[in-house]
Amino acid sequence: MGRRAKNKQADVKPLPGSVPDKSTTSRRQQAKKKKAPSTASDNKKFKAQKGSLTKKPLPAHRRKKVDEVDEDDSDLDPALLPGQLSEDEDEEETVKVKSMKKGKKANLSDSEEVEERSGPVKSLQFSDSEAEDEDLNDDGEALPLGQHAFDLDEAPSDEDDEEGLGDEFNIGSDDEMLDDEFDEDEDEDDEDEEVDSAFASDEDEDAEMADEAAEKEQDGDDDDEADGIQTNLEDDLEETYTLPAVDRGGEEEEIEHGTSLRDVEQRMRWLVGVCLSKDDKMSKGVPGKSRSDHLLQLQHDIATYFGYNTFLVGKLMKLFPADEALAFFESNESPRPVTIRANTLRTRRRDLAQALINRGVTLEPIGKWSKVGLQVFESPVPIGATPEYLAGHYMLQAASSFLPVIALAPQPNERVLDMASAPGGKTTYISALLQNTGTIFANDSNKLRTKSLTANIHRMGCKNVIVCNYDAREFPKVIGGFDRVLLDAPCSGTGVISKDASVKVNKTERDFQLLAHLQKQLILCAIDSINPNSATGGYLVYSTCSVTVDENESVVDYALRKRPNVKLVETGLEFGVEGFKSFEGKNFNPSVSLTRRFYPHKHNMDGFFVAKFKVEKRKKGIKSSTAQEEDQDQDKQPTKKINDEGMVVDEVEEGVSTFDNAEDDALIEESKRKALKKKGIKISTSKPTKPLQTTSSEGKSSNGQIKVPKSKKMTEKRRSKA
Ligand SMILES: C[S@@+](CC[C@H](N)C(=O)[O-])C[C@H]1O[C@@H](n2cnc3c(N)ncnc32)[C@H](O)[C@@H]1O
Repeated sequence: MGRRAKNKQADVKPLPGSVPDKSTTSRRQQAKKKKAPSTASDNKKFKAQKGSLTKKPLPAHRRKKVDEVDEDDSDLDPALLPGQLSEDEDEEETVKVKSMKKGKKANLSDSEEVEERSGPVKSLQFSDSEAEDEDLNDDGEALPLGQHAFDLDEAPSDEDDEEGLGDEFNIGSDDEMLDDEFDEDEDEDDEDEEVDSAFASDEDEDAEMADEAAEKEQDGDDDDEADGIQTNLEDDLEETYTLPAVDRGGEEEEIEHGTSLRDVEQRMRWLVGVCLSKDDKMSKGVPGKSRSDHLLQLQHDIATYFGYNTFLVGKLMKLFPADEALAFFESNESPRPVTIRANTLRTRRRDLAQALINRGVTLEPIGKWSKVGLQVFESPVPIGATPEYLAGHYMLQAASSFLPVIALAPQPNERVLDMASAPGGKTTYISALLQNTGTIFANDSNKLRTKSLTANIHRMGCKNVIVCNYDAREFPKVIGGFDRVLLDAPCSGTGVISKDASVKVNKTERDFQLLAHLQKQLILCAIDSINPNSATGGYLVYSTCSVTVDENESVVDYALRKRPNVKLVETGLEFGVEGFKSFEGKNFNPSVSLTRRFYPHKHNMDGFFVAKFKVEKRKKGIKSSTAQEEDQDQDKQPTKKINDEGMVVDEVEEGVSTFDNAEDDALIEESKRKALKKKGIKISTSKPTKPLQTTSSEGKSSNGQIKVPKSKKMTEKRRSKA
């Protein structure tokens, strides 16, 4: 076996249930035999898969049905035969879908998919090695992540110079340390020769290089490119791993483009193996360095390789073992499947499917867990602009976004509050489940976003929705007594990085603190908006498209502590992993395990969190320990006050920017005066304005003088001139 195969880290070990079922595989294989589509043409056909594909792919994810990757999926739809919708008993769907084009993209082999990608993938040439990884293990498993050819027991200290490194890692000749690991591989050398010449086995490589040199001599061929290849090979052979981020006290490593990024990728995979090893002595790692040193380097390498800030990587890495963390970050590099929801207020899924198929769209049901979802594989037409779309027959909606509504399970004639609802994917789904009965209050604090919400409500034919535009923390003062409330909370979006890569770099610790604070305020308002006496409901669903514990379990646990009249109940969702019962030394209410987490690398859908509460009557006169706790809680809700416009607002927190009402008044007056002046109306300004008289401590300088903001000084000058 070639050196590349020996030395590389095996691909991340497939998670339980992540291996596509045999039927799918065999169909793919059959199809592959029939047709090997060209990359270029497939690229065109695969327009439905939006987003950039610039990094190392997880090819299997892209064609897997959403939710397919996780756990025991035995109860889910078997993948459909081409051209057939699954039998959906409830809807009696029996239509055979004439999916003429189906399978063209779906039948792409993994390596073909890899070829589609550009950027680092190509330059780093991982595609071959990826495919090869899968062949390595006869049991059909990827090699253990810890497996690597470099024995760092004898690795030199960081101070060692390059020569030293070269000596220590001269694995090209008598390399005892490699023997154990690779003896059995020798027979396979032939097979792997063509895999990646840069990583060919020692002997092969030497022989190849010798041949090459001889050829060159003969031909007098000293072309630059060949020289380059030879040099790179040597670099690779002499390469060892150090932990630069650790040695620099956690500072960022400056990475040059090209080979450095490849090095980072190699080290990253090696570090995953080291970090996973149970050996406390870290014998596979860099001598003298601890597990946390290796983890720190891994954090930096992931940040560098995938383009995150190290803070966020650190935060997200804590959620997973090292191999799963890498799988999570990798899955954020490829788009999730395109999914749509049939609007049962206007059509049936099978009719919609047929209509779209007639337009050349390739699709299939999303999975057994949804009766209204379709996964779109290819579409020759923009899926957001078909006549069916414009007629409101479907919503372009991420699979994960179905989940909170399924958990909410609204019943006909109920009153439902959707606290943060724009642009209305979930509102319109609730409306459909209510069959246009009952009433939904669809609220969003962002006025602009309520426009798209309203548009969607109209397009989808929802007649039971009232759109409102409040800060949801004003509920239940605005209106309460709901049978069910959905709080799809504003969040950091760490579950949807594949859609919004800006999250990789624009989130700080402060953002997470502020978001969690808002979410905690919102969840209490949501609970208080529910009618505990509801005959049919009394439920709250809390969801986010984030995977951080701060925004999920911590918020849920907080709500349980603050409101002893609520308890968590089963979400009713068929898949997803349990929420964390404890995290970083903090123990949550054990019932938090009833919440569900969804991950891109496990469920092939956006990262998501869903919790369902049952709200019961408050017991009178009990000052429970929970309430006492509340008094001491750092997360204390800010007290509310009514502002000048009669709106309920928070009392300002210390340290958070404050407003001086008197100053405000002056500015408002000034702008009113300007507005009137524009209309040709002059008003007297002889009356001194309030701010200049302010006694606010903020308005005073250290020597007690009143500080007048520049703009006000100008205003005063103008006034005195007048
Ligand atoms: C995750 S999005 C909601 C998506 C929506 N549920 C859907 O399925 O289409 C969060 C929404 O919360 C809104 N929002 C943020 N802060 C809010 C607040 N204090 N009160 C109400 N809505 C808020 C944002 O404008 C945003 O539209």
